[in-house]
Amino acid sequence: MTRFTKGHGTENDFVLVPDPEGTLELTPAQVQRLADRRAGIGGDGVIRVVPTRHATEDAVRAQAAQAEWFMDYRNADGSLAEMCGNGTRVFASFLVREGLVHGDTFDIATRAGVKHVRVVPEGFAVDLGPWRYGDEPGARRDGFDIMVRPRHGKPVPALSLDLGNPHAVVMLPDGIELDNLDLTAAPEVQPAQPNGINVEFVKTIGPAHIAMRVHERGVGETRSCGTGAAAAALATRFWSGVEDLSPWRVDVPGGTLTVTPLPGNRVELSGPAELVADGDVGL
Ligand SMILES: N[C@@H](CCC[C@H](N)C(=O)O)C(=O)O
Repeated sequence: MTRFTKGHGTENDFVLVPDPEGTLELTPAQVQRLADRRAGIGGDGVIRVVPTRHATEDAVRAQAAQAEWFMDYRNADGSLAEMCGNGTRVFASFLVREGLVHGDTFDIATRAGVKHVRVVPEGFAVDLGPWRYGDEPGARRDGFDIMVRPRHGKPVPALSLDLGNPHAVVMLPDGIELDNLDLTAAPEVQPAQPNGINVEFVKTIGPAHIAMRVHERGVGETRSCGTGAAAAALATRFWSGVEDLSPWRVDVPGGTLTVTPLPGNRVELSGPAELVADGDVGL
């Protein structure tokens, strides 16, 4: 049997599996079983909690001097992802509870580089690090560089951003409401993205305040996506023409996140993290 902890951040939920010796080879089939909501524990993703020095990827092991623990993130379909914003907070909460980190600030290793975490009153704030527009330089002259067609919908222009993982953000036109979108299948994206992409649909609520739904690569619709919330806020800020450092409020079906642009093209995500159950599971 293998120990697990179930947790979530704004209802983006994960199965955490501690692997202090770095001996657990999680296969895609095992990840799918753990993430299965009927036959397994259930989650949008699975996170192996492993000392960074035991990571198999060289680029991750190179982070060991700065970050003792590696968030080895897998999507529910078993695929690897570079980053998970909500996952970093849940991972941080687990490290704190288990006494694996000390103090109010610490670093964690991810496939998208070291992320700096702060304990804050609402949970955790994570510097997601450098982000960039996902297009060729100059291609987003009109604010869009990619087309997205939701199931049963018309194609709409979107802006792609890289938050360590890939995102396409759509501002829904007047007359189309978030509640009316069918996200039971992946939206069609043009040009096609060979590695897949997370797609966020956004409505403006007020100044620096948006609501969003997301279809995640490797999962389907989720109730929140932290890197997606950051991408959505940064895209909306770009379209607004005022690229200052004010914090953005992002409402998702599972709660509310705060996204704060930082100097030097960095961005911070803050919000809650809950650990809800512990147990043993056969893999
Ligand atoms: N839910 C996450 C993102 C998880 C990875 C994503 N599905 C991908 O494949 O890039 C978040 O909170 O950022």
